[in-house]
Amino acid sequence: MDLPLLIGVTGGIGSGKSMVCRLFECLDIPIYYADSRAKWLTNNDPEIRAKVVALLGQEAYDNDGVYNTRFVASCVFKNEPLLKELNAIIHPVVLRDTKAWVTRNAGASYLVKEAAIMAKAGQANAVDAVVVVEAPVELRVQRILQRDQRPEQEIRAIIERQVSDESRREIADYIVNNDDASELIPQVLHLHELFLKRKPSER
Ligand SMILES: CC(C)(COP(=O)(O)OP(=O)(O)OC[C@H]1O[C@@H](n2cnc3c(N)ncnc32)[C@H](O)[C@@H]1O)[C@@H](O)C(=O)NCCC(=O)NCCS
Ligand SMILES: Nc1ncnc2c1ncn2[C@@H]1O[C@H](COP(=O)(O)OP(=O)(O)OP(=O)(O)O)[C@@H](O)[C@H]1O
Repeated sequence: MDLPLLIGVTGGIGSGKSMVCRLFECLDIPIYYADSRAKWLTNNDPEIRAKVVALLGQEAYDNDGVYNTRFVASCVFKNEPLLKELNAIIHPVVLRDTKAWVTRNAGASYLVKEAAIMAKAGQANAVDAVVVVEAPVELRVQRILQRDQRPEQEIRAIIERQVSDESRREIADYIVNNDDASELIPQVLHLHELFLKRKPSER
């Protein structure tokens, strides 16, 4: 059976990838929000829980057993090797979960996966095409300061640890410009038209 096309949407912190995905959602496209799903899995998958505790200690979960994202963020966003190890625990589970989600949504005209980290289209069981959302760093910092309780220093540390805009552009099949001067909705509508015309996935 042909599976629907799977489009990846990625971008740095505060670039507006969730905003872009909300627009696809308005067009009735199902979205897999990998970062929040990863957190749900980290709370609910016993194998991940055991490995995360082994990597980061008991503090990775609070007294009620809930994933302590504040603590984990403070550990991994200033320590790249540790972030890589955390990713290596969580990613295979997220990939399996994505596949199951794609199968459950096999009737959709196409599907979108939003994730902070993404492989090039066609690689590592990845997506069929990658949309990179871009915005200038200072605008991203201002947007996150308005959205989150996160200290500015931590936002900048996250930006430092994430892949650079240049490397993201290398994996981009499409770029959405989300700076103050560009309109987002026409860009998403244009992509929607293109994706509706593409053939189903050959994964
Ligand atoms: C580190 C954690 C606890 C931080 O949670 P918190 O709620 O404080 O922040 P949030 O999830 O909103 O992330 C903050 C920013 O960092 C980005 N980000 C999240 N995980 C990663 C990562 N592994 N690598 C690079 N950037 C990341 C997010 O997209 C966002 O831009 C959490 O993000 C996590 O568990 N990440 C690892 C899971 C993962 O690999 N997610 C990526 C997609 S599968
Ligand atoms: N074009 C825009 N105009 C005004 N505000 C915007 C625009 N795009 C995004 N924002 C706001 O900026 C903030 C960051 O956007 P969004 O949450 O979509 O980014 P993100 O890339 O998903 O971030 P994260 O990586 O942290 O999940 C949000 O509060 C959002 O409402």
